[in-house]
Amino acid sequence: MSATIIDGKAYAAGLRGRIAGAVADLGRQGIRPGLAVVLVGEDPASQIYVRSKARLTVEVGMASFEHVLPATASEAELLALVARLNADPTVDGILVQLPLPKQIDAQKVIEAIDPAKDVDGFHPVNAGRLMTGVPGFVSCTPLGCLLLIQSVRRDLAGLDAVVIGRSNIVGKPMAQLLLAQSCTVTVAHSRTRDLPEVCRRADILVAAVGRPEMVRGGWIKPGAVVIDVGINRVPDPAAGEGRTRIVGDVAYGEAAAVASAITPVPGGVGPMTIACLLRNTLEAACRRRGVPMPTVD
Ligand SMILES: Nc1nc(=O)c2c([nH]1)NC[C@@H]1CN(c3ccc(C(=O)N[C@@H](CCC(=O)O)C(=O)O)cc3)C=[N+]21
Repeated sequence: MSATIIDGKAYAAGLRGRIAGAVADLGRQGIRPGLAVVLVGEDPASQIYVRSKARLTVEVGMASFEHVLPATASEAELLALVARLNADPTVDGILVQLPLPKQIDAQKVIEAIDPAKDVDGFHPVNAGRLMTGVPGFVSCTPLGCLLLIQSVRRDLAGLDAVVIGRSNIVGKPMAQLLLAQSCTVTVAHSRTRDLPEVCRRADILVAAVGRPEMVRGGWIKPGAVVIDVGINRVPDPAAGEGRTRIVGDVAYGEAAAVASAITPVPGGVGPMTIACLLRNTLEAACRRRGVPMPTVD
């Protein structure tokens, strides 16, 4: 079998196009959704993400507000900025780029964001809403993964899903989303016994561990849908001394020979994360103004 490649880049472009249409409609009612992104410090990878978020935010017609604080900023300074953004009526969504410098307690900052503007879905109120089946904001990466899974398998009821990784940002919300789709969900992690055997039961396998090409072809159930959340930079001697390339958590070639569908890295889950951030910002703008959320998924 040779797997269908799930083109996250194309799906994300389509989703952003539908969001842009919805934003244009809101514009005719005098509404312009706004997203504020806060970056603390100068981590080059974070700068790249923040810049591409800002570019795509403007591209769909939303207002983009960028706030950069020095790496030495105090927790109090960041909390003061979050309080200002909470109170700013032109700001519908707030994203504080993680990770944060050591002197800042990230959990405290997350909990300071108004849950109505928490388009990352990281606030405990939104995590709790997801767990209890109440509408709220869902973390962008798992939401993007679910849309990609549903692009190849509409009905997930009764399927065995295995999520590798138990982070609050990806693994745990991913498990909740799959459970809400009536999958039988296993959350595996670094202490799981016989991970390959657990994975071989999965009709849906989501890898979010951050270990380059850890999931091998022999771990995949024939016909499974494989979603690779990992973005790992590894040396690429073939491209020359000191060069790097990006690989996922899944040994792509091996897995593609066994799976029915698989996401590539790059071009899979990554672009969906940003598209879902814009989707959540649109939803935040609609909710805050009492306007119905248009269908964009
Ligand atoms: N509060 C917060 N929210 C986040 O959502 C958040 C964050 N902090 N901190 C950093 C991570 C990382 N992240 C990515 C988004 C898009 C791509 C993406 O579009 N990647 C492309 C390009 C990959 C490349 O070439 O570097 C791809 O996979 O095809 C990747 C990673 C969001 N994050």
